[in-house]
Amino acid sequence: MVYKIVMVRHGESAWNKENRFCGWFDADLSENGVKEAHAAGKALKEAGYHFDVAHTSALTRAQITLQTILEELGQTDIPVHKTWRLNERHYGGLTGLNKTETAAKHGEAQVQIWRRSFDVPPPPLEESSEFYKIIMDDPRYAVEPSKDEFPLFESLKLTIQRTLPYWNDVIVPQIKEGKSILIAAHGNSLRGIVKHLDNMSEDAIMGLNLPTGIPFVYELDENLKPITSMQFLGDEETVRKAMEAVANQGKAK
Ligand SMILES: O=C(OP(=O)(O)O)[C@H](O)COP(=O)(O)O
Repeated sequence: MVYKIVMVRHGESAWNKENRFCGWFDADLSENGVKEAHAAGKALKEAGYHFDVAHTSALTRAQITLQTILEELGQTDIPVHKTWRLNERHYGGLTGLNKTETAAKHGEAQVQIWRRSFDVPPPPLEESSEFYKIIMDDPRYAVEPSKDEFPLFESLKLTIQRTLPYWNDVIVPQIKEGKSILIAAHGNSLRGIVKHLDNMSEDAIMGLNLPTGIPFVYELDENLKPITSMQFLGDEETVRKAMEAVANQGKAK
């Protein structure tokens, strides 16, 4: 038995475009991001994909990307599950800051640690931040996460700790039922799932930068070990350049 699962990072957001750390801030898709979402849907349609169920985060940029893809596929009627556990990593006190300006101020090496280290978290989101109330009092989190679980910052390690229970308890049983699944989420929540599936080392995951709006496919064996990993639905050169552009977002100029 070979299982297939498709994942996609949302299309470019307004804050991706402005090169700002976004995390749990609910940025919209940019105009280009909407185009990317349509292109992702078209690519999946051309490749003959049909989905039984979809999962996305609590954040608009991932939800709109998913909706747009499903519209292109003519599949807006499938069940869509939204969960904070697929949210982007919480960027804490870096939320809203421009990455280039932050690199100029703190150095590229520090920004690389904040962006890509496995277990060094960003500084916490302070109560004095203009984003504190916007995020903490957002009605989409009225039921969950609980007060104890609500993060003020997250490393990749902490992100994986709250994403994997959803993968294991909700998504894995659906995969095993033979359901065809699409996940629309975020750069770092998806890096967490990829690290888990490919059993990547902490060093190896540091080098992975996921492009916006390009779906990728995993084929898994009956033990959910990858037979093929991260097959992008896009030509190799385009994907390589898009990944490089994400990596370069942390440069000082
Ligand atoms: O919110 C973010 O990710 P997202 O655009 O995938 O939701 C981050 O700002 C991504 O930044 P990073 O690539 O520096 O980790």
